[in-house]
Amino acid sequence: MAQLAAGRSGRVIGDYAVGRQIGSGSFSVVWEGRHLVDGTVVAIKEIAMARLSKKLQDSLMSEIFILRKINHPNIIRFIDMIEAPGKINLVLEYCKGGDLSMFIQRHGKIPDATAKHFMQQLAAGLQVLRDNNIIHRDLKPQNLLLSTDDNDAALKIADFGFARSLQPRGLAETLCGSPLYMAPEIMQLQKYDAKADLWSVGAILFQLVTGRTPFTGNSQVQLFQNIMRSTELQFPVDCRDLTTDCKDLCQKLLRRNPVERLTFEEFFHHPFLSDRQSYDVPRSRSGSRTMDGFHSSGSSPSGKMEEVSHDDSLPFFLDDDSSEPEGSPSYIKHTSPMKSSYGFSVERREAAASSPLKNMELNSRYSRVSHRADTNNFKFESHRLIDRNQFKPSSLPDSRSLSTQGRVGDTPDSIDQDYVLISGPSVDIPSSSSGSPKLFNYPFKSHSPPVEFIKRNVTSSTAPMPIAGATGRNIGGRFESLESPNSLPGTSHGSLNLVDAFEQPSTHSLTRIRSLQKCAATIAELVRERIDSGKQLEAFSIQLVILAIWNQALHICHTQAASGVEGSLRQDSNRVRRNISQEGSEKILSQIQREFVQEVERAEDLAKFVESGNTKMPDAMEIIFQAALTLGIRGGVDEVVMGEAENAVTLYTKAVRLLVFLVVEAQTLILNPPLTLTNSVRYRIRTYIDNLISRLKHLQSHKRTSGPQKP
Ligand SMILES: Nc1ncnc2c1ncn2[C@@H]1O[C@H](COP(=O)(O)OP(=O)(O)OP(=O)(O)O)[C@@H](O)[C@H]1O
Repeated sequence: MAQLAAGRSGRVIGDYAVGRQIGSGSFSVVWEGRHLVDGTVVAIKEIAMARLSKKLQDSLMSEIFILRKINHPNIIRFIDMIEAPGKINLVLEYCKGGDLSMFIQRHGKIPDATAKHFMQQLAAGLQVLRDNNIIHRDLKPQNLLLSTDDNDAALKIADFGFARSLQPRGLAETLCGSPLYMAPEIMQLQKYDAKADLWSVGAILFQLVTGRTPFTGNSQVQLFQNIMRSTELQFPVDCRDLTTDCKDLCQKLLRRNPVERLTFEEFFHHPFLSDRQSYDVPRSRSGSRTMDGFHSSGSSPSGKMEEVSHDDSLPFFLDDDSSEPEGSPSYIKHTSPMKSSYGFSVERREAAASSPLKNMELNSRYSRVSHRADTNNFKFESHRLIDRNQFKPSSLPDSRSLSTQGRVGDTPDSIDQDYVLISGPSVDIPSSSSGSPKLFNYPFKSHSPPVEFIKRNVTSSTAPMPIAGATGRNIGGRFESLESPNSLPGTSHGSLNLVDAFEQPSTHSLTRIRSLQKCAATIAELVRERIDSGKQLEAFSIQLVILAIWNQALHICHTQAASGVEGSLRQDSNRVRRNISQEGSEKILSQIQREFVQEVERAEDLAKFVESGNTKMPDAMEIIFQAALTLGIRGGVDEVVMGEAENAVTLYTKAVRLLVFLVVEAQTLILNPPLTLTNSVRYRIRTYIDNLISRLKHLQSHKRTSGPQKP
């Protein structure tokens, strides 16, 4: 606290001294703050407006609007909004227990009584939302904050970025939310109503008491299929001791058909939430559920509301770019409650990644450029087990054990340290216009500063800085600069504009779809190579990634078609009509559907090579990463040793595309388990990308200067 009083960073926002970073979301960094006069500790959610599209700004305004008008112990309390140039700071009640996903991670599956306690509070919060005609639409453990880290914690619903006001009897029609907690009617792009939130509640309760999400799948399609195919909600065998009421509530909340699902009233009055069942409430807690002055009673949650103002509706329409489906998968955080500022999950098992990638040694023929990549302590999660029984719930304990391997007892401080990624010190990447290539210009030469060095910079940083890459420039910008039509020989290099300035996928649907198509095409080459060399299992594993990519593309198409709002495919088409002639959204959709079906068929062919039972699957992400490194090396050889500039460009380009796929797209795909990258891993990949782009630029400028001069 002493640190906080002084304001660790020395920064002051409004009347608050800014302390340590608590967390971050896709578009925000959350800081601990302390009131300069009365010492009240708060959370300050700092949002850089420049990073928000118009729609996201609207969503933010909706969040502020909703929070402002509600004052309830189970809804995060809004204290103030402080504007600064280019930024908005939301001052919120501080929840020192973190979020519910952290709690689950720390405590594992929790006893019925504790789950009941949380559910009662969730019910109370939902009652308030209901009274205000608000659907949250993104209920998930990460959005449920806790006042303390114990079983008596007060739970507060937070993050109303996706929430929207319901018109009376209105139906929300847009896709949003986190797939693992997403109601099937939303996945199906059907009209949905507030009951969609109740599905999410069911999924959260199920996870609380079993440690697993109720349904899972290797992709969103599979997840959906698993939900649709299941005849009865299966509880894991080790959860036999769950009370009948608890199981009953899960079953009735997780009914596929929203009509059959419990109503809110039935939920609020379900026996599981009733305090009358003293048998499953531990003595120590019974009768002492006063949280912040609020006595939680499940039977009539709304009765405990302190104050709710009754503005009828939002002053604006929320459209749903904020619910960007492409972003949603990255919100899945089996393994970590923490996320980077850029929408990537930060998997806190960096140190556990004890299996370094193989040193990248060129064979003897190319010993001149032999090089060891700076990939120590870096390995994607290896050897995923593919469970052919798609209906089996995902196992949270597995994820937990991974996350605890190397960093048991991460304190908030240590999380903080690894969590922020700032522009590292300038990395010595040769300028593209510098003289002829030298061996030290080799793309995979490591220029990354040690992670420890980055951390030190983080702690001394006065403000979070965007991930701007090792060079302080962004990937997108550099791709853009390579975009000129006659940029590079022998490649479709003009299409390298894969990411936007913040390492997120493009927000333009069509651009995004094109980028996904290119990723799929490049990865498909790897599949073919694997098949040719008899590595069918590897091919199958990679093929599943391709399916996830196409699924994502379909998802974007469907979402855009469903929302029919600003940013639609048509509009995007208009924007890029010069480049993509007359392509209507229907045509794109049917093209993607065709591709998807073809890829499914390929996957089915390859699936024959998977033996029945649990087969140890090669890790597709690792394979892709390794392939990218190899391509980079081969490109280096071609450029430096063989003098084959055009080949080098082709190889570098593919390598870049694969790396960009990993750092930008892969984490947005619905994979099981989802891919998460630590900041340091991302940093390293970005450094590789920087280096490759530097080489590409060099070759580009070299070609321009040496090529035939146009009159
Ligand atoms: N009031 C708060 N008190 C304590 N911790 C908080 C508070 N608000 C947010 N956090 C922490 O910061 C994290 C990021 O919160 P934020 O609302 O910015 O993003 P998010 O909703 O989790 O992410 P996204 O916007 O990408 O869905 C939360 O998961 C939580 O752990």
